[in-house]
Amino acid sequence: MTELLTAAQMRAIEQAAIDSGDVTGLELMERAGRGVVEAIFEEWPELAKPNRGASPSGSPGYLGPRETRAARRRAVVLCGPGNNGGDGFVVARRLLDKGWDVEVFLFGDPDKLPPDARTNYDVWCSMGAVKKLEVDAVTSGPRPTLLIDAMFGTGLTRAIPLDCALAFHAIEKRDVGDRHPWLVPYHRVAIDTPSGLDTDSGKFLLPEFSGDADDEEDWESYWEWWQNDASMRLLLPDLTISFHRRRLGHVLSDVSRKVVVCDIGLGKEDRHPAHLLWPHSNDVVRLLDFDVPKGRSKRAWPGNDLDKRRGAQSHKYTHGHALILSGQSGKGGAARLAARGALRIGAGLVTVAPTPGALQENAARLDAIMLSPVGDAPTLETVLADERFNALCLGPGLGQERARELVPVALAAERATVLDADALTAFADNPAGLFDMLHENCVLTPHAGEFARLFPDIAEKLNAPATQGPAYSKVDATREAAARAGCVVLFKGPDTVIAAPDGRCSINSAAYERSAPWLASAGTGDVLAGFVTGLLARGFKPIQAAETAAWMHVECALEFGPGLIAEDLSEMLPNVFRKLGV
Ligand SMILES: NC(=O)C1=CN([C@@H]2O[C@H](COP(=O)(O)OP(=O)(O)OC[C@H]3O[C@@H](n4cnc5c(N)ncnc54)[C@H](O)[C@@H]3O)[C@@H](O)[C@H]2O)[C@@H](O)CC1
Ligand SMILES: Nc1ncnc2c1ncn2[C@@H]1O[C@H](COP(=O)(O)OP(=O)(O)O)[C@@H](O)[C@H]1O
Ligand SMILES: [K+]
Repeated sequence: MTELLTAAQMRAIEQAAIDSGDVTGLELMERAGRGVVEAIFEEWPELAKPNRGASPSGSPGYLGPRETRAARRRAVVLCGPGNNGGDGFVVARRLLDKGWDVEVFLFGDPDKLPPDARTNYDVWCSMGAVKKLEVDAVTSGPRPTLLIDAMFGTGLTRAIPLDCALAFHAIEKRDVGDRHPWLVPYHRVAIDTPSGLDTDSGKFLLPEFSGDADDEEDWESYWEWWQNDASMRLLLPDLTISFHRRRLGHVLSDVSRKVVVCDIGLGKEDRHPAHLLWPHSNDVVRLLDFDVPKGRSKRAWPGNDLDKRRGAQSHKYTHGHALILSGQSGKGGAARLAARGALRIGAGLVTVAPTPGALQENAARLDAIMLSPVGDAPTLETVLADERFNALCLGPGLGQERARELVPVALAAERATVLDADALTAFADNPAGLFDMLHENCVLTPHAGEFARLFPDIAEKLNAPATQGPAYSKVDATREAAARAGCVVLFKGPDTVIAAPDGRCSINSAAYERSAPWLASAGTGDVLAGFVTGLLARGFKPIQAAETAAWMHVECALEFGPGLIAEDLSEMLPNVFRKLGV
């Protein structure tokens, strides 16, 4: 797992390195600029070849006039008023040194640049021109090979100024209208972060609404202008090149096609005094990015624990018995999906508990999974007298009325318990009543809709337009929800956030190289609830069960690929286990 950083943590790490005397800010900026150019050439090796000129006579090794536009490498670097702009000047210089044509635009007053950025500005000025960032200037001339966004990085705390937004918009319009896109390779690169994005939350920072709040038309035109038109807010990059470690915002948004991190020699930050800023390991947000182990070198990859079931003396009851509550006849699919997930992920036994009327239907569909009818709360109490049921799952296909009846009994039994779907929605009118019953061995697995039903005030904060950084993020929201509920909350989505009441938090990202949009398909959440339940049955702690299940869920989706339906997920587990060496 990798630690993700906030902007403040990153600044503290840099400052600590500078204060220690090991490195200067200027040297860090040079390393950053060098790293950006290296990362660009690594991503597009063809750009590393030297620029060739045109030969009207068509001599070998030169280009014919018609090819010139395609092969002459030209970069446009947009520099902002801070150190991100400073990185831009370094990149411009290094590309020029490699024979590129480079055009540099600056937003802001050169006299107000911070010292290191100013130094690199001065060096660049001895080599080339700096133009003022204006709409007409920035879009004049042909589309470049590389457009480098060095406008704002971790220092952005409010929405980008209108002039920048207009320039971004004009570039977007120019690019969309380009008549020869096939002739010219064109890549957009963001340094550190796409400018306009808050690096702590992954949200766009929008300008504050300055109109009349009661005038609906006024509000709507503001909203349409900023919210609906992404090109008014940032230049969507093909590649974002960041430094040292990924930031939260890189994972909580996927506006860039790819994010790479380049090492600028800051070493391990836990050796820096800056680490004192977040002394509790629970302050850190981790990215669930376990490697499929080659040398099994990464600590805490899930296989370490998935391996545990291998004990030669073990039998099915040592792997736990999961009970999946189900609903009425005709509504059993979701619980069966969860049950199969629980069994495949390694629970020793799994029992589905439908209404008595739904017994036959389920019997016709289940083999390895057992059945035990539960008509009402007293029956559930009797069933749970069997202490071997050590993990419960309520929600998928349960029905809200039945959920309101059975959830209190299930929670009173104090087993490890997953609440999903109907078991969450059933308490929309009285979330506090649910929170009073929850215990520390519970895991709630809401999607955004269910989350808003249980935590309406938190969802409102999360969904409000962000005008200032650091903006309230999905990480903040999930942590607050877990603290309020007193148990683990797994907030689903392409960026699934998992938090415990003590602040421990991780993100399971299904973006970039782990992108699996085909997971957005009916029933996949039920399978996830089953995975968590199965791992709880195996004795995983709630946070560990939630993290491992979320990670395995995406691995299964990637293993299958497009075309996946919920039924396929659990069937991929054997392949994923095999790859993990379990
Ligand atoms: N500090 C260091 O040692 C290093 C910093 N690096 C770069 O420096 C960046 C951070 O630099 P900074 O902290 O200077 O911040 P940025 O360059 O991200 O931008 C902040 C600047 O823009 C201004 N600003 C912020 N929001 C604005 C808005 N809405 N409208 C107008 N102006 C606004 C701020 O007053 C400040 O001058 C990183 O993202 C990274 O690219 C790298 O060079 C690595 C080393
Ligand atoms: N675009 C996406 N990329 C990756 N995973 C996604 C995406 N959208 C949804 N998911 C995942 O798919 C699952 C959907 O669960 P849920 O919304 O409860 O659906 P259902 O109730 O139909 O099972 C969750 O695990 C969620 O994290
Ligand atoms: K940037």
